[in-house]
Amino acid sequence: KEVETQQKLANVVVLATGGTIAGAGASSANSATYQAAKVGIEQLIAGIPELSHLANVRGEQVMQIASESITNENLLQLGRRVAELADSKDVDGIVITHGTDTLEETAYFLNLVEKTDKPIIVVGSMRPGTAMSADGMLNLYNAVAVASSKDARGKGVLVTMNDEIQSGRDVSKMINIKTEAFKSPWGPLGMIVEGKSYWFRLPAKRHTMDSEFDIKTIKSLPDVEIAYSYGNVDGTAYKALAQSGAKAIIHAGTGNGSVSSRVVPTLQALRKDGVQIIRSSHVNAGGFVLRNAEQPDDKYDWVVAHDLNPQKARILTMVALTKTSDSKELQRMFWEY
Ligand SMILES: NC(=O)CC[C@H](N)C(=O)O
Repeated sequence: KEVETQQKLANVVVLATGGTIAGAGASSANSATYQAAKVGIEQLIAGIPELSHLANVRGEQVMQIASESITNENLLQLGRRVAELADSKDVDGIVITHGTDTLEETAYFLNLVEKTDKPIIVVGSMRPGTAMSADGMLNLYNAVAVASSKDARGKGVLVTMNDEIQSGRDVSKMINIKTEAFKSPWGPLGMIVEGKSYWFRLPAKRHTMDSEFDIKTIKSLPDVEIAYSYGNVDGTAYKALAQSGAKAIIHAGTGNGSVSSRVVPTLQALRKDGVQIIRSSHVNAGGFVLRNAEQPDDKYDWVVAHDLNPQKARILTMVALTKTSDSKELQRMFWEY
């Protein structure tokens, strides 16, 4: 009988990359002061015996780092491993444990480049496992629950934090000192209660199976950088980034991706030199940049990032530039993904 149930359970692989979900502090009162990326994946899985009721779970330590240190090479390495596992008949779902600082970037990257309808869930925690009311255990339990459910197929890369199922495209870390840290301006897709998923909406943008990008054909990612805007800003950072080889610069703009009159001539000149200019917004709860509002994008041949925040705009631009250097194509991709 036990063998029978074993066979009926989905096979889920947990790829561990580090972060607070693998963190450890000196005392249980340390919810914010601790070291990330300390605990191995075997120990994390062993700490949640209830996982074995959800799925046949095995772990792989892909890296052990804090996510602010993730490089493009790390992204490609992780993406390639996810693709290999997704191709395997023995794998039904994939979970990635990740630091929360750049979790939204990795989730969006995988959402663009993984050609599979198998569930891919990226998960982290806001408190280390050693802290009182640590959130990692339930977040990981929920991630495995979603990864092993048939309902989660074809919905793109998902993020399970704070009982919610979020779209990896939309979600962003909005606050760094609460367990209710991850939000999307457009709301969660669903909820998980006691290991069961309840769905309310679906992602509308192209992803995974429906994406024109494929990790298997991406050899490297181009240099795309971000420059932050504010009152009294000038063109120094933009020029320096271009000089150091940036193929595109994400303008992390104010409001509707607005550009200071002191910076406009710099961006016009950089575009003439071949650097792509992407106007995004660093507005806190979710920017939304409209084409030819605030700036004449058609005239300057600039691209707008739609609702993608600067760090997500950087991910799409890198992936897009592996296919095209045409600004019209770039703009199409920003509307579609
Ligand atoms: N809550 C976290 O995971 C943050 C820890 C660390 N800065 C990281 O992103 O990996």
